[in-house]
Amino acid sequence: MIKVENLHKSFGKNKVLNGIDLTFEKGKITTIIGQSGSGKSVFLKHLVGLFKPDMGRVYVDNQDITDIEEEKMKKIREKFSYLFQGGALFDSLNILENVAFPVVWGTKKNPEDYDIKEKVKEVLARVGLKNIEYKKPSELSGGMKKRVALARAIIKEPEYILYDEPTTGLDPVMSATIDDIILKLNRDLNILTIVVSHDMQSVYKISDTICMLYGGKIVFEGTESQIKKCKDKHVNNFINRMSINS
Ligand SMILES: Nc1ncnc2c1ncn2[C@@H]1O[C@H](COP(=O)(O)OP(=O)(O)OP(=O)(O)O)[C@@H](O)[C@H]1O
Repeated sequence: MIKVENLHKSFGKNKVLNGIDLTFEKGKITTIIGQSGSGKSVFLKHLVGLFKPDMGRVYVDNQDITDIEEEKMKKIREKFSYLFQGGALFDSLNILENVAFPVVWGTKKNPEDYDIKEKVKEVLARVGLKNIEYKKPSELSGGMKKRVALARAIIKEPEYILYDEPTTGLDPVMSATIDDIILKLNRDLNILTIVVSHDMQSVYKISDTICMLYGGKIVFEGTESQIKKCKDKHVNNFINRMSINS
């Protein structure tokens, strides 16, 4: 479980988070929506200790990480996987080396080691890919690269996955495939999943809970049917505009 209480964060005079209370549960998918600059990325960074709040607390598995030492935070960060926008793969490495990277980096292990290669095949299969270990990223489509990035994100068996705009830049068919994979990974691996997204079709498909950030606060928290009935004008404007765009 991840819990934030009364989270506040400003940069100079720019008050970005102004009292956020949220709880995220294992095995559930929560999406965070909100207009550009509303603080979605700033919020995610507090969960992995990359930003410290001005006020409020952050708990990961009941452990208060707000003022934790960096060495201890490193251990907690190992439970997380953070899939950035673009999911950048290393162009000069083949797919085997890319996917194995989090496991071999900083160790004497080799992607060709039997166990590692088998694990790479297993996670590639989870995202619907096979026999691409010796291809380079440049030989793959955008959607396949995204899937490889997903495979790399789960190779260390994280307890929490944070996705930042996982379907941005993909066509509707590939977006739907990525949504299916996010759902399947969440279900099969019982991962706590938080997704930042502008893509309302995707938000509706994958979310157990949708949260909307506006003016530094959570102005909505609930399900698809609840958000569609929500009377708040900021929520309404946002979902109507985004549904037209996506
Ligand atoms: N390191 C930083 N220093 C100063 N200001 C920052 C920093 N990081 C973010 N901000 C500010 O915080 C605000 C929220 O930014 P954030 O990136 O969280 O928005 P977002 O909702 O993720 O936007 P987008 O959808 O465009 O990615 C912005 O005004 C941004 O300029």
